[in-house]
Amino acid sequence: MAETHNRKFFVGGNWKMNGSTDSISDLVNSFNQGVMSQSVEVVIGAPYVYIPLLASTLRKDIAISAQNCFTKASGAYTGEISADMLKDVGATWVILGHSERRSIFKESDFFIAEKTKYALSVGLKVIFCCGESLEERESNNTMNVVERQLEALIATISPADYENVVIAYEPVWAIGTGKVASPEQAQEVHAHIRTFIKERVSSDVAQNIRIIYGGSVNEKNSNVTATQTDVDGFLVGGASLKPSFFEIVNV
Ligand SMILES: O=C(CO)COP(=O)(O)O
Repeated sequence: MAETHNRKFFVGGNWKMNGSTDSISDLVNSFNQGVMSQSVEVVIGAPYVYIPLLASTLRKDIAISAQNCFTKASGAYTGEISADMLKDVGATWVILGHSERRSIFKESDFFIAEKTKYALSVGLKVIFCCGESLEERESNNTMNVVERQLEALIATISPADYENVVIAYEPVWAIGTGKVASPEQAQEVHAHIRTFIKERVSSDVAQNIRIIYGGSVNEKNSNVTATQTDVDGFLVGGASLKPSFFEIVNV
């Protein structure tokens, strides 16, 4: 694929349910001193309760993301957090459809698509996650699974919405396992996703949307994967909780 594009490299950190006021303050201090290239967009996905701390202390050239949100602005939804509230406290992104939400909390493709639509409608940007389990890969169903997850999104949002969406391909077997997908495995699925978006949405959206890889990314294995044609960045879990996250940011 020799076509030109201007997809800015994107590195997201997903802290998941980790951190404390002390540990996050230390990490923010370290990130705030790090040298960061202007050619990369960096977003940190923090637990809800630490978003205000990040909003008041984290450098302004790193954006703040939540890791989930609900489909309504307010109301009798005990325990839920709305996209409106996230915006109110300083988040500009939200991670939706992470495999841990899909598997542990039984979130359906449809529910995730609805959340995405709502979050976009209030002006949040969305990191939309997809990816297959080991069993699905071993039964040659990787592309079918990813297509099914994306199909729900495509049926729910409009072509103009993709400007504010990043797709994260995160194979479940690579998340938190130390078994990173090979650069070729990542490229194969990313290229497939791009072609699928081209067929189902438009060439323009396909060419401009960023497709990032997540699953056991660290500062040692990110450089080769970063050079793959259809890999536009990373979503980093465990390795985003350390100062060395900046080595991935500057890969
Ligand atoms: O789930 C992930 C990012 O969303 C990846 O997690 P790890 O980088 O810890 O494997």
